[in-house]
Amino acid sequence: MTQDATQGRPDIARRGLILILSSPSGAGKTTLTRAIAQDGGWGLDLSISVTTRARRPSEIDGRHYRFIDREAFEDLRARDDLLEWAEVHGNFYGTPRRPVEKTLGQGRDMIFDIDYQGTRQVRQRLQDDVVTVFILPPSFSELRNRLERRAEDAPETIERRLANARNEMQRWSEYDYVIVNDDLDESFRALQAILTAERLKRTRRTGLPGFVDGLLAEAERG
Ligand SMILES: Nc1nc2c(ncn2[C@@H]2O[C@H](COP(=O)(O)OP(=O)(O)O)[C@@H](O)[C@H]2O)c(=O)[nH]1
Ligand SMILES: Nc1ncnc2c1ncn2[C@@H]1O[C@H](COP(=O)(O)OP(=O)(O)O)[C@@H](O)[C@H]1O
Repeated sequence: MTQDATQGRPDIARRGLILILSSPSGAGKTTLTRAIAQDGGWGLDLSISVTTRARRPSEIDGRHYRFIDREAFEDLRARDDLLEWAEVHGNFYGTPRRPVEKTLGQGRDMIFDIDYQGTRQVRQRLQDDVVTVFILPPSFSELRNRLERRAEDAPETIERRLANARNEMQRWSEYDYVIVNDDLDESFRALQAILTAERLKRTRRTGLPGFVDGLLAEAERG
């Protein structure tokens, strides 16, 4: 059970949750995911995916992804070591199962940056413990600008991602929340608000009945 840190009240336990961010390439999900995971005050563990994609110049193996070859990916899949997996933009991506089980077992929360196919699989398995957020760009031209400004991918890779964006953007309605990522600070505040509200949900707060019993007992004593 997680201690409830959202209200400054340390004594009401609740179930851990998984916060999933998805978006078309370039809309800003990695930026937002890392911003909230790196802010230790939010107590979110970041899931590090495995991928067969080539490492980008700015990426560090084991920190952004674990970069593996196709054979190693197939091995993980065969051993059922992946909570979910999908093929995206011609590469394979998956979420290692064990870190997720460990984090949730400790009653902590976790954040995933995965696509809509993976989101469906996680939701099917973990249901009400999953909160999903879709990130949209303010315009398609800005999406292209961001991918070009990021300057980490070859022109043909950018074109492929923009072509796939049309399909991905249509998945918005499968998500609990949608953030149009225009101003980054505003989007970050929206994400924080979502997490705060979700942590306060009555149904997650398994310590509430006991807490209210205590209040009633105190009231009884006068
Ligand atoms: N299903 C699934 N999708 C993932 C996973 N890790 C990353 N992705 C998605 O794969 C897509 C491509 O990610 P990436 O290669 O980092 O490119 P980017 O979206 O341009 O930053 C994005 O939609 C990610 O959310 C994973 O473990 N599982
Ligand atoms: N609100 C924003 N305004 C301007 N640039 C942004 C914003 N959010 C993200 N970016 C930039 O856009 C690029 C793509 O963001 P990134 O987080 O890598 O997207 P994704 O993970 O969805 O592919 C990065 O260079 C990032 O710094």
